[in-house]
Amino acid sequence: MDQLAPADRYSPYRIFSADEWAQFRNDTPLTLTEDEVRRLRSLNDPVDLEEVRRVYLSLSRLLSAHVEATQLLFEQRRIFFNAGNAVKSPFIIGIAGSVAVGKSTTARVLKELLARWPSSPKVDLVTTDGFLYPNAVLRQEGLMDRKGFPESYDVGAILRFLSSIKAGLPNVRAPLYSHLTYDVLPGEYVTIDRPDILIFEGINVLQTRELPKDGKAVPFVSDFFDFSIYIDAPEHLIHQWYVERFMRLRETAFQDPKSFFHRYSKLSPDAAKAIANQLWTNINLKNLRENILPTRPRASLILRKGANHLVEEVALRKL
Ligand SMILES: Nc1ncnc2c1ncn2[C@@H]1O[C@H](COP(=O)(O)OP(=O)(O)O)[C@@H](O)[C@H]1O
Ligand SMILES: CC(C)(COP(=O)(O)O)[C@@H](O)C(=O)NCCC(=O)O
Repeated sequence: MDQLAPADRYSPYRIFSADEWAQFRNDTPLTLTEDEVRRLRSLNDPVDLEEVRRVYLSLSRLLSAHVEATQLLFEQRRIFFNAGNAVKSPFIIGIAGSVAVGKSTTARVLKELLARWPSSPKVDLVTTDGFLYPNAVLRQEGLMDRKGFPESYDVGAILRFLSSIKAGLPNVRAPLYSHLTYDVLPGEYVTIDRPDILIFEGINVLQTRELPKDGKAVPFVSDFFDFSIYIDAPEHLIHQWYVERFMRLRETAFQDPKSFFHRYSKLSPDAAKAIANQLWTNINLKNLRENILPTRPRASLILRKGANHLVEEVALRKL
């Protein structure tokens, strides 16, 4: 697996070891408890209070500086345009990375930490899985084995959602997904009402696509981001985490007869492991190589994880 960008003066990134990075937290207080971290982390993600202290305090401090600078710029523009009471626009953070790399945990920990900064008391989190086409549509289009690939998302709906958020509109709805039924939840939404920060998390959020030949201007999803984070790890580790999580889900969530994967809870451990390896290799690894990893150099910041899911390196795009 390749390394992050080389730490030479031509690299667009400054690269820090996790210990160097930890120093930048300064005197940021640790406001989460071990219990809260346990509640926020996903299945099979061992993130603990020490990891929050080492990695996420500095990150929340940096992000809060970006939020404050953007708010200041917004105010200066308001004065520049003599705009009276201009509608405030939320600061949007995109979080990208492979299936099973730990995006959800990072997103939830950051949501809690950022909400403790005075400049951003209201932080909301939306995941892109709600924008997947329903299974009925994916089946019809022969895309059930392409779930998570670019063509399995309603990108138009994502762009409409993000442009409404950026316009500062109240009560913007985002659709919801259930991992239990492995499908979008018909008619169920989360309502986002003018947060200070929106975290938008999903495997494909940094994706680009071919420019249209007909001159029609369509933005990329990432055009709406003020900051973006790519969670990275060597391929063989993500594979291992995916299979470990699948084996734990087999003993928990898959036991529920309503679970789409319920049949796998009845298989022998070896047979279940073979299924997990197939899902990884045929869907998620392909998607990682073809569509997710190529977006890594677009991120403002890369968190590179190693063994035990711990962040080992942080790469920050130079200004
Ligand atoms: N089949 C499943 N059943 C229940 N929960 C799942 C299933 N697959 C993934 N999850 C949960 O969904 C969330 C998102 O998982 P994923 O898309 O792999 O991203 P990541 O691991 O990077 O957060 C995680 O909290 C994970 O534990
Ligand atoms: C739902 C997902 C595509 C992730 O979606 P995201 O929230 O990143 O948009 C992924 O968790 C998934 O279900 N992949 C399909 C293959 C599998 O079952 O692992």
